[in-house]
Amino acid sequence: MHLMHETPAEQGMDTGLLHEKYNVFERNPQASSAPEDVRTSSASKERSSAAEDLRDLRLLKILMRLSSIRFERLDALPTLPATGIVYLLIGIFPISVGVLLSLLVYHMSTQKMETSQEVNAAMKSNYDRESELKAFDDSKSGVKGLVDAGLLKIPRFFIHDRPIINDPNSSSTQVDIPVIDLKGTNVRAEIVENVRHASETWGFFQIINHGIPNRVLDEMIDAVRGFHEMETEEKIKYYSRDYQKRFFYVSNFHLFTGEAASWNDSFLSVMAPKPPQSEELPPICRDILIEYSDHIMKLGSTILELLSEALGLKPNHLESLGVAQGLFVLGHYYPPCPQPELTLGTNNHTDAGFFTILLQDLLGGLQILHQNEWVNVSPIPEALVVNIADLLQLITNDKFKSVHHRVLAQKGKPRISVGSFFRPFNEGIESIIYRPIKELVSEENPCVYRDTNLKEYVTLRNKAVGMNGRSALAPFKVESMKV
Ligand SMILES: O=C(O)CCC(=O)C(=O)O
Ligand SMILES: [Fe+2]
Repeated sequence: MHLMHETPAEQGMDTGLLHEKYNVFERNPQASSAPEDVRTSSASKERSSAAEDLRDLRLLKILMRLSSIRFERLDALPTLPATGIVYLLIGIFPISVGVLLSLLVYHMSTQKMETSQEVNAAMKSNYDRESELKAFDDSKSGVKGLVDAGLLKIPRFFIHDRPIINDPNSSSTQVDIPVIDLKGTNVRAEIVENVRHASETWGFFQIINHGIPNRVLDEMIDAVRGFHEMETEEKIKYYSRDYQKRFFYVSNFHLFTGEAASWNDSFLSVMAPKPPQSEELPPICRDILIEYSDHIMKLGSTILELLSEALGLKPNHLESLGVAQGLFVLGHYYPPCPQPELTLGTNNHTDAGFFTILLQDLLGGLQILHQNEWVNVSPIPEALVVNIADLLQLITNDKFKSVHHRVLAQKGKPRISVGSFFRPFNEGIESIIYRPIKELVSEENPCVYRDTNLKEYVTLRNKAVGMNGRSALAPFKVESMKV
């Protein structure tokens, strides 16, 4: 997603406004927690159910806090007194709370906020966004925690101020991004030509016959699902906003930046240049994460050779610039969303590094902005998606394009994807200077970008915010120095 994401800080997601009607207090029958078979003995069942109660209580408190803020906006409700009574009753008559809240929820759900004008008006109204964000972050349970608690209306900070066409089948164009067969009968020159065309015009392509065994792809997807669906008490140990860590899980790297949040949780694992010790990784995904990353590093080298040749350079040119020395992996989990038309799974962004290899399950939802239209990246079994990221656009002097993309939120099942991002995450980010490759600069193609290093790039990118259609590369343009 985006780290796109400079520091995961980069994953910059956005969000916005709340609706009256999200609520909660009815358990969502589809809500998933850890698989039943994880809990075997009756003792562990009791522990689990006590833990679940605690978790539910914590979530309930958070959700009530979110709701109580909402009550203040409801014209027809006795607002602050209602909230006060609710809190009073929590201490004394939990059952009454349930009844009272049910009545309030029923009343709220009869309130209609149909038009986008009303939605926009609600967005502008005052509400304590900071408190809502903090309550959500403190829960460490992510978006999945909200869904597990049975949330029926999404919190305001997830709501976007622009309408979102959310049906992946309704993308305005039926074109597909290029699919490149890395083996088959294709001669190398043909593959290189396809890579050149895709990188120059689409910034995205899918590859088949890439050599990573299906078993590895399937196990990787399962491990990401396994991590996000493990017992909350286990999972929250990894929740962190300390982006110096080599493995952590978080919801929305840019939660507090002021833009609308996105409907997903992610883990991040730094895999190169220094691979993690096995014990640094959670047992549920450790072995496959290491095996998968080994494959991805090798595939990355193959892709870099093709990209180098597609630029008319020697096959090892890009690799010799250190383009594949850093790798981190994001394991994304997009829980089903009760109001997918109001938010996004991943906000519109470009990726920050050199290039990304993405493994997605078969649910779909990834879209790229091509000639001003959102185009679906339709899942192809066993394929991987490759996209050019910002730094590769910079060093190719705009020959290859880093393209905006997003993921739709969806009802139904959780979506899983695994992004492998080629760029150093923390280590060595000050030492290497990036600038357009001199062989790609000429009188007809003057140098578009000034020199930068990764640290400066990440810092400026964070300020410029390469999301929502804006270019993260603008501050590095030679042009911008003249202004
Ligand atoms: O989940 C996806 O399909 C894409 C995520 C993405 O764009 C990213 O992590 O940068
Ligand atoms: Fe991305």
